[in-house]
Amino acid sequence: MSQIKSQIAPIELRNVSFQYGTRNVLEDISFQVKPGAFIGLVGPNGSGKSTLMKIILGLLKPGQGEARLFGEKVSKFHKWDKVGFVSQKANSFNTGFPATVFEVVSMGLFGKVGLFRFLKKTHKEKVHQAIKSVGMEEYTYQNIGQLSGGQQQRVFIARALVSDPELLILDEPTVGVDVKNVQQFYSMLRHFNQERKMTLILVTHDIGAMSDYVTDVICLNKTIHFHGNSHEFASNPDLSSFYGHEVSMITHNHEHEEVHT
Ligand SMILES: Nc1ncnc2c1ncn2[C@@H]1O[C@H](COP(=O)(O)OP(=O)(O)OP(=O)(O)O)[C@@H](O)[C@H]1O
Repeated sequence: MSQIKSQIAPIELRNVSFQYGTRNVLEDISFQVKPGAFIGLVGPNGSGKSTLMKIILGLLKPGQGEARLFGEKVSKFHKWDKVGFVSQKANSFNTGFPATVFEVVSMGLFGKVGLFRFLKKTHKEKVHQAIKSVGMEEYTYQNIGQLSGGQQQRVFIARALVSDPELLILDEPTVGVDVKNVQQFYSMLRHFNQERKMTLILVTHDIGAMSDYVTDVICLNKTIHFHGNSHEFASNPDLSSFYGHEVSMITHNHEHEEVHT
């Protein structure tokens, strides 16, 4: 069931700070993600986006504060089938990787490729449905390593969708996907959000291309600089010009310089 069941925030952060060694990477981050929201979380390179996602997923423990998923502290949370995750490094299969699209997506149910042989009919149907929902049915029995980066990324979305999560977290999922496919990709995510009532959080360092698709924007650069709806974001010229381009930080002689690419 992918209907919104309650008004409990799928994600809540309370005064979260994080350090790698003595270096502060996140400072006093607090926000709630409402059920049914489609959040674009944006920030330049090194602004702490991936670190924040790792805290939300319980892979890193915050130095201060706490993260909650569906009202539970992440450290106590166990209903992981409610949460799908696609990372920026997902499309790293080489051409020799010996698994079909069907097998990779079935990993979303059992975590292991080999188990696909024992899938029940209902499980197989779920796998086919997930593959269809990302428009990859004609590649079902193709080897994943032979697909393009964009196609592989769709397969990883299908793997994250197969357990019918209520919350889908995507960390820069369009790295390596060409511009035309990026637009299709965002439309597909909007469809999941609007039709399946799934809550989405999409991490990117370029909000420009996706600001039409999201309901809310969070701007992160160690602290939260903005959290509001996408219209407020777009109508704030300072924010949208800083966060609306791909911004990378290049260090020259200990000075930081912004580079818009
Ligand atoms: N394992 C680590 N050990 C030490 N420092 C780290 C580690 N991982 C990340 N950092 C540093 O923490 C800061 C935040 O990194 P993070 O990966 O969270 O940023 P990001 O916003 O996701 O960046 P990008 O857009 O480049 O992926 C960066 O300065 C990075 O160099």
